[in-house]
Amino acid sequence: MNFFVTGIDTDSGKTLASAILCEFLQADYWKPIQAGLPRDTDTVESLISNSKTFFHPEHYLLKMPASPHASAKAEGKTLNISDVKVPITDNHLIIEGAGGCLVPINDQDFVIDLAATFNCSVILVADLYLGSINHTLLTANLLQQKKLNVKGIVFNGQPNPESESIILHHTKFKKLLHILPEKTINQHTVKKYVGDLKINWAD
Ligand SMILES: Nc1ncnc2c1ncn2[C@@H]1O[C@H](COP(=O)(O)OP(=O)(O)OP(=O)(O)O)[C@@H](O)[C@H]1O
Ligand SMILES: C[C@H](N)[C@H](N)CCCCCC(=O)O
Ligand SMILES: [Mg+2]
Repeated sequence: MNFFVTGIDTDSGKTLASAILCEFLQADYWKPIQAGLPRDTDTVESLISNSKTFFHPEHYLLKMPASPHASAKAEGKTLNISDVKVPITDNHLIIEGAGGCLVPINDQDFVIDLAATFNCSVILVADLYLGSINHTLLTANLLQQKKLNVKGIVFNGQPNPESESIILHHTKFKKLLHILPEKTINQHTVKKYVGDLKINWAD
């Protein structure tokens, strides 16, 4: 099964959540469009400890840490969504987006279009800053409008029960995990969350 990890914004915790998902499912990992270094693929590789996960190379690897459409322009390229082919694997595949859902790939397409193209179930990562209720509900509306199947939501950051409960009330998303603010992020941190994810994962 293919899962598309999106977030309510850039830096929401998608890469960390992806590492936890890969470790839990022993899934393969793929970041089709990387804009800026370090590569999220290297980060996930450093955070997991199972030996089954395979790391598929990015289709587009762009240097500038910016919106992919702009990073591409800076390198004199135009990204073409129909050129991006999902890797062939028998394993589960965790696909990580770039930034939030409506981050442009070019003048027509957005990051979230990859989720439908690759027939994915979506996992939404929502960090809990002031303003995140609005960003999360806007993202949820978009996912619903696009008729994407949503596996569930991962909260990240300082717990905020009022934010979480109103988000769950309106979206009806399943809460898969809450990642707390961590002083250090390493393989041990990732393993710690696998148990929590296991409890909530089953349908
Ligand atoms: N719960 C947490 N505790 C401590 N640090 C965190 C936590 N979640 C994320 N971070 C840190 O915040 C930064 C952004 O997180 P991350 O790279 O996972 O975001 P992202 O959504 O993948 O961003 P991008 O859009 O660039 O792919 C990283 O340095 C990460 O280690
Ligand atoms: C550079 C960053 N870490 C991501 N790779 C790309 C984020 C693009 C965000 C664009 C935007 O929403 O304004
Ligand atoms: Mg990332």
